[in-house]
Amino acid sequence: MLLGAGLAALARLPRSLRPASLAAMSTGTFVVSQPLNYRGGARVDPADSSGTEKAFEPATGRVIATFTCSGEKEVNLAVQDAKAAFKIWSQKSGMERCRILLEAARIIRERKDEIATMETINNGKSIFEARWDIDTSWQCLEYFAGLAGSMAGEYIQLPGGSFGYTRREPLGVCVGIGAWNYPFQIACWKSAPALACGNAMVFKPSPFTPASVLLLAEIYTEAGVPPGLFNVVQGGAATGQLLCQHPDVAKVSFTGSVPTGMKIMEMAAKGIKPVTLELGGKSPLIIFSDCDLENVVKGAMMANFLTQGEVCCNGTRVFVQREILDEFTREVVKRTQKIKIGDPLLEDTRMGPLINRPHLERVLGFVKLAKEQGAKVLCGGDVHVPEDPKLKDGYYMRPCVLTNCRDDMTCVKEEIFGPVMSILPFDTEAEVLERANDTSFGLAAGVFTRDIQRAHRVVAKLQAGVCFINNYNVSPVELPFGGYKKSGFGRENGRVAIEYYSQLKTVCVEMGEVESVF
Ligand SMILES: NC(=O)c1ccc[n+]([C@@H]2O[C@H](COP(=O)([O-])OP(=O)(O)OC[C@H]3O[C@@H](n4cnc5c(N)ncnc54)[C@H](O)[C@@H]3O)[C@@H](O)[C@H]2O)c1
Ligand SMILES: O=CCc1c[nH]cn1
Repeated sequence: MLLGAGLAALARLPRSLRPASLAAMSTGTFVVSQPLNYRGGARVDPADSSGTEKAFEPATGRVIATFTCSGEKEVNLAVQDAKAAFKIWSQKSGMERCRILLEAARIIRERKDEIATMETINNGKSIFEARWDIDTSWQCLEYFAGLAGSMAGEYIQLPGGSFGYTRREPLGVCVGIGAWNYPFQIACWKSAPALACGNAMVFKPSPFTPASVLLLAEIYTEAGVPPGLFNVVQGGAATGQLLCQHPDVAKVSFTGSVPTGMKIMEMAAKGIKPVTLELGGKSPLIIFSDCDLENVVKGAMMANFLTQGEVCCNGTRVFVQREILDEFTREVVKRTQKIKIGDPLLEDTRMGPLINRPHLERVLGFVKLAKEQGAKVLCGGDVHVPEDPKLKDGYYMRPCVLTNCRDDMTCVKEEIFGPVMSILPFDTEAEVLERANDTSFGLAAGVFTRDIQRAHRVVAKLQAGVCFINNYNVSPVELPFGGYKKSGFGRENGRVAIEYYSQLKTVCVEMGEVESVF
């Protein structure tokens, strides 16, 4: 539900009694008035503080929440509550957990519009896209609910009638630390497999986007998880460190940048804790001249401009075979110039503001440097000021297409995390493969061609955890997601995610006498 100042009391009503106007929030009106920590099945003010943060509405530049970052005492309370809930939850059968997760998925589906609205207000992505995010969120819960009921070990026959079997057991209290680009979805992608396996979770969202995960916490409670099973603490690096270093935390699942990922891994190493690292990327999109041009232009736009380009797996290095370079470039620029930028809550907006002013300036700085290094800006790359006066302090820029790019330019080497596409011509398959793989990242890659043998040959050689053939940036929850190289390790989604939230116990059963050498 949306929790505006005057709406907080209404929001506490049972859903059946809430007026329809609760969901009718508009840009420039929303403020968060309730506590943003969640512990023991309820919103709470943190027990201590490690500073305060402000969260903004990127569309208007307004502050929508000022909140306290959790200190050691609060983190400890959240972990202790999670430990207590773990004792109850881990004893439930897979089918019992399945039913509760399915109920949570149903509530998310039912409240999709209000969750998406909250996401749009705090993140800036268009409402159109936010609804997609919420769809992949409830689908993730449904998927792992299904797996919860079918988790099983193996039976292994041994000599003399003895046997062994394996049990897949939960880890305990897992920590989830999220990035700001998909706040609700990241919380679901982490908590659904964790809870399905019988774990508890303490989740820390990015301080830029603290709000929507509270809705998930409330939904889990409404669906019937034990109080304390899913807790939320707010804060930045200091709070995140307390979580990673906590002796009662069994695992850390992190989504964010490579530098922070390194720190997380260092902290986890000290406690011998497993980590999942979903980190950044600079992914190649390879377009062969035999492609379907209409599809390829749509694919390149999807690979670069969703969520204002703030997507980890974006295919921002667009390698185009020279024969179709001019035609592709002309068409992609034409369509990029038509992207409707503005109030992200309007139904026809396709690009909203970037997350905050420093990030906008950083992205614009990449464009400036690209020009200095010899790239040509074919469109965008500058600030956009919407006509609506209430949006004048928002963080908008026009999506940018760069040409005349070389592999050694900063815009081609570094993750920009904004709406900036770099076009790079190539001639041969061998050449493009070498250039595509010449990066320390390895999150995603794409190839467009009508030649089916070439498509599979090329993806087999791409050093990336997620490869797309003739599409880009589709993320069905049935498919594993995660990176190679510095883009991280571990996988979210797909059946394999279960292995990252559980541990395997081997039980060896002797049916005869003990054979002793003594
Ligand atoms: N691979 C993926 O699935 C995926 C998905 C989304 C975003 N990302 C990546 O995330 C980055 C953008 O997100 P960001 O700017 O929020 O990243 P970030 O690394 O700055 O922050 C991510 C999270 O880590 C926390 N954090 C920061 N320092 C910490 C520390 N020392 N200890 C513990 N926690 C700490 C932050 O508060 C935040 O919650 C990009 O690089 C993007 O590619 C990756
Ligand atoms: O930003 C990268 C892709 C993604 C979406 N949700 C989680 N990861």
